[in-house]
Amino acid sequence: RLCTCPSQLRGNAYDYIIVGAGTAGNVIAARLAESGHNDILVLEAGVSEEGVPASQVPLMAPTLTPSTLDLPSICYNAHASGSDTPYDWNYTVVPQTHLNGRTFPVARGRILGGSSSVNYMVHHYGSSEDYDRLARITGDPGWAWRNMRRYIDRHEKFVPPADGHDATGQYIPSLHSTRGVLPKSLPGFSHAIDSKVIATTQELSAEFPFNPDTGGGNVLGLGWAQSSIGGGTRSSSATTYLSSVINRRNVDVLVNAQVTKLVHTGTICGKPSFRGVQFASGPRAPTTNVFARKEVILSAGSFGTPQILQLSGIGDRTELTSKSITTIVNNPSVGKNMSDHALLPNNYLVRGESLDNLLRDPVAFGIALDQWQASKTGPLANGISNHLGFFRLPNNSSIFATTPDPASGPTASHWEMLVSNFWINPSLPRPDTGSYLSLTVALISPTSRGTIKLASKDPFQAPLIDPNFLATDFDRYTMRESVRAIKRFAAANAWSDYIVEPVGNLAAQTDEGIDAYVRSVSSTILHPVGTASMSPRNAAWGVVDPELRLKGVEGVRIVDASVWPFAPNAHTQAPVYLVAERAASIIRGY
Ligand SMILES: Cc1cc2nc3c(=O)[nH]c(=O)nc-3n(C[C@H](O)[C@H](O)[C@H](O)COP(=O)(O)OP(=O)(O)OC[C@H]3O[C@@H](n4cnc5c(N)ncnc54)[C@H](O)[C@@H]3O)c2cc1C
Repeated sequence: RLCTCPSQLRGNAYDYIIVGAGTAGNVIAARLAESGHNDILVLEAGVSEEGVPASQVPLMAPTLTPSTLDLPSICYNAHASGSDTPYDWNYTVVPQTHLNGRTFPVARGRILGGSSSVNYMVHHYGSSEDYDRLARITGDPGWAWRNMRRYIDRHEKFVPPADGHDATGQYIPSLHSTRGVLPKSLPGFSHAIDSKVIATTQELSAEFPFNPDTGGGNVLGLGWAQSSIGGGTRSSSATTYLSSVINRRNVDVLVNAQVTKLVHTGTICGKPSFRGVQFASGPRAPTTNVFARKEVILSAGSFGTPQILQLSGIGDRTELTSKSITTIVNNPSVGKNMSDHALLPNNYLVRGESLDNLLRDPVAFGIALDQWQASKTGPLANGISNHLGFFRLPNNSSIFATTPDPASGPTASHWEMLVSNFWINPSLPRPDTGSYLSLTVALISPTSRGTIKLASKDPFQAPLIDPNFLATDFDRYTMRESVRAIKRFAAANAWSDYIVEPVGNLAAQTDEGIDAYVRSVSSTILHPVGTASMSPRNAAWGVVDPELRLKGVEGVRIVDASVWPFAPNAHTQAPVYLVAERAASIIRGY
């Protein structure tokens, strides 16, 4: 049942309490509920996604979070374009030392489905070597690709693209599943630039080879994007996993319930037990305690999970003491080791038709929205990029003389490029005129590490989020070389009649000029991980063991992006889904 007020709950004790109805939390809820034997409570700080059209219409996604990707005013009702939104936590990063001290929004969904309800729907699993590396790091072969592949079968349901085009050659069906829970598809709207992208992979095949499926474990090269879109509509963990169980009698889902801390319920086998959860609907609202007969599962995401741990007295003693919080478990790893894919937007002025005019013009946008409503087709039924690719620095790059290769393996990547037929630049609003091509870069194997710390002991005060972007020579080098690489891509003959000129300081040529450009426009592609990292059972570092049990504590597991100890070669939702599927299997014992 969907509950909107604590008095609607069936009681104050459940078998499992899941904190956060997000990407991972809803997988756990659905898998634990489907046996029918477990009594489940899901607590979500945000609102229901029902009646939020922008969470369904793929190209309206930017309106759900603070974003400079302005859409016409008809897309906004509850908030103004570019400002805080009711579906987001509206966090900002602390001033970034290596990005000219800039600060910028770092979106996180605050809605049923969590970030899967507000994200841009790219759905790729990463490199097989990410999973093998996870197995090596944790000492648990169960995280290796050969084992994790089976969860793709349970998770995804590959469906035809929204426009029904023949997708032969655009993916490798044998790497995918049509039997899982979450509908996903190839792009459902073709752009005039699609043929130029493919032509570039032929013309510059040594540097930008065509990859027939970057979403099946083998990432290198450029291919067609896969998205969590089915029938032209977003597939979130709420519309798939959660909706399959929300009407069951053994499931309560409470919205507007922000967990303020875990409740220390005693000692079991010499360890502090935290089988209780405290929540409230707001800073001045009364708190309620609920208790788990079996386990509490924290799925509040890479920011929410470490914040809740720290508020509960689980974290770095020195930091907790400075916030007047009594330490119950001293674990300095909580909130550390954060890594994120830095984003570098690169825009070109082009001649010809892009989506920019549609995104500026309320009349044209209204017609597209009518089309989406009538048939779930058209430009709004599609994600932000029809093509993306993952690339390595050359093996003889000078940086490898001083920095060991941080990629997950020799077939994993250092950076990613997304090709979009319109202006994408979180640091600069779209110009009022002109058509644009965006070649957006993401730093895939960063070596910088950041932190999540409490600003105060007030659970309603945002944590201090410091991704510490581009703090290392390797990260700065890779960004610089990615700029040179995308310029080679854009210089292909395939674009000669199309691209007019690079926008702004993308034109820079020297190391110093490119570095200054990178510092001035880079931000985040919103893939933070690692703040409650998985580590071997007896390791002195890390927050959860390979079965995702909170170290030093009884009765709590963590299942969300925070447990990934490093950023995978993917936009992070699909890797989070796979971790959650395996976590559910571990908890259920099969
Ligand atoms: C705007 C945006 C675009 C993105 N684009 C993509 C993309 O295209 N492809 C991709 O793969 N990834 C993308 N990502 C990243 C991806 O969506 C996330 O990595 C992934 O969804 C994280 O899953 P999670 O389960 O860890 O957290 P979430 O899905 O964020 O879930 C956490 C949930 O916990 C709730 N919560 C937090 N704190 C509390 C509390 N104290 N009490 C109760 N509830 C709480 C939150 O409200 C949320 O519902 C994007 C993210 C954003 C924000």
